[in-house]
Amino acid sequence: MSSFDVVIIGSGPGGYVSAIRCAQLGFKTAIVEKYNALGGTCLNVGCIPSKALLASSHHYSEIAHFADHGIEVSGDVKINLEKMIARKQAVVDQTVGGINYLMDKNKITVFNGLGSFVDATHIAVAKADGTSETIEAKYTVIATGSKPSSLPFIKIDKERIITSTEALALKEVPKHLVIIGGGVIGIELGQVYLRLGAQVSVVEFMDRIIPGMDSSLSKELTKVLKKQGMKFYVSHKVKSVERNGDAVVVQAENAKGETITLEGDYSLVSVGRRPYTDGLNADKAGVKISDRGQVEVNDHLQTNVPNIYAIGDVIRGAMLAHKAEEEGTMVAEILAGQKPHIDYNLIPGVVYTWPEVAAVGQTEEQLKAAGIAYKAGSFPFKALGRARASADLDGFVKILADEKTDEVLGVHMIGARTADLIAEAVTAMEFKASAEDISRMSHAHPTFAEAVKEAALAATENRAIHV
Ligand SMILES: NC(=O)c1ccc[n+]([C@@H]2O[C@H](COP(=O)([O-])OP(=O)(O)OC[C@H]3O[C@@H](n4cnc5c(N)ncnc54)[C@H](O)[C@@H]3O)[C@@H](O)[C@H]2O)c1
Repeated sequence: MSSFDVVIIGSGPGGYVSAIRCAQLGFKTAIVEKYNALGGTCLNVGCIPSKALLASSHHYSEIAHFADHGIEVSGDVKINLEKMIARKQAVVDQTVGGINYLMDKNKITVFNGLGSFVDATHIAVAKADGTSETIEAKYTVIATGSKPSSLPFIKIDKERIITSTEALALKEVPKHLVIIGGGVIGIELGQVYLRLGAQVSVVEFMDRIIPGMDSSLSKELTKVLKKQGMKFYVSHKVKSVERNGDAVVVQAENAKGETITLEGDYSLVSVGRRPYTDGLNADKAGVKISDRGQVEVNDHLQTNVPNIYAIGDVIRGAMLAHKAEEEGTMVAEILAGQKPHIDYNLIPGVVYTWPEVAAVGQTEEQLKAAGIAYKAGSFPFKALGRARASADLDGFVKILADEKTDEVLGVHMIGARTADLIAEAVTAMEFKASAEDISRMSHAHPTFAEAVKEAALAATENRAIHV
């Protein structure tokens, strides 16, 4: 029987990063992956393919603005969806290939097959050819991720009533895509198909889309997407989703108890994801799973069984690849006797629409609820020379700082390239910067990053320069 210091179950961004860090620290490491391809949801059916389609559809939507730039296109510009999806797959395959290379380079043994606990130190790997192999693990890291969840009355047929996985490989552009859930997935994939020509309707239970983010971001994103033609039904609870031939009929109820009916040809169910532990046999190792299906861990990411740890979507907290990566690294370093730490308040959140939406730290709603006195400074991109030159005028940067100490407590931005700009805010907050600190740092001109400096100036003494 092969025996390892650390066995990681699941090869998503949490699992593979943890494996590499374990190997770097000198552990004999193995990774078990149920699918043939490494990389988990993020690389195969999540972050990477959705960004590939967002990029392709963004290029297509930009053509409408070519004339403004003095670019004349003669003849029809058409979409070849099959080719677009094939390019997306090529991006995925190349990225997954990169993980195979990293496993080899770090001498990590890869087992392809479903991993399930035999007991607290043994894992059986059931392979596709029907054989099974049991391996021994001094420590195990559960990194089995999550799967799309649904509503009890919806039957996902994967043809017309679909999840994000199917939405990444459609054979045609929907005529009318009805999206259930205006969270990150619904809005990102909604924009892809909106740009490609679909009518897109979003039904959201809460009173605004991306409800977990600062409400100013929801408001601005709603405004921009409405301008692009997306339709919103907020404060609507979906009651039924039925397939009728090639049509899908969605019924939802508003706060007054009135029912609306939307008929589309596809419906995307994006109401969240659930932790995935099917087939893991966690009970055989004695690992506790909560009522919500999460593997329970302490502050050191350790389960109730001392030699078994868990990270990423399968435990509490945001279901984000970069959060899982931090946890993967943290577990490896804990096992090596180090004392790593994660500040969960500083895990940024990003929506990869265009304009992009990005945030870190506390929202205004959270600060108000906690009774923390704060000041806010905002700066609109339309006042920036660079944004004007690029014709990317939507959005703003908002900085929230402590009323007394000026420490930055939250940064919320929507606009071009904010997915990358948020890194400056994370760095500043990690070093406990004040708004004035940011406002006194030189930001290259002309860049989108100047909006961060200007928002910091606005938060400091309401002394933004360009508004
Ligand atoms: N860019 C990114 O970082 C990114 C991209 C995709 C997915 N993800 C992650 O994947 C996970 C799943 O994404 P998601 O968009 O499915 O979940 P989500 O939690 O972001 O959004 C789900 C939405 O569905 C709504 N909803 C729930 N029940 C409803 C009902 N009956 N009727 C109408 N609306 C209803 C919720 O209010 C919520 O707004 C999230 O944790 C997300 O963070 C992240």
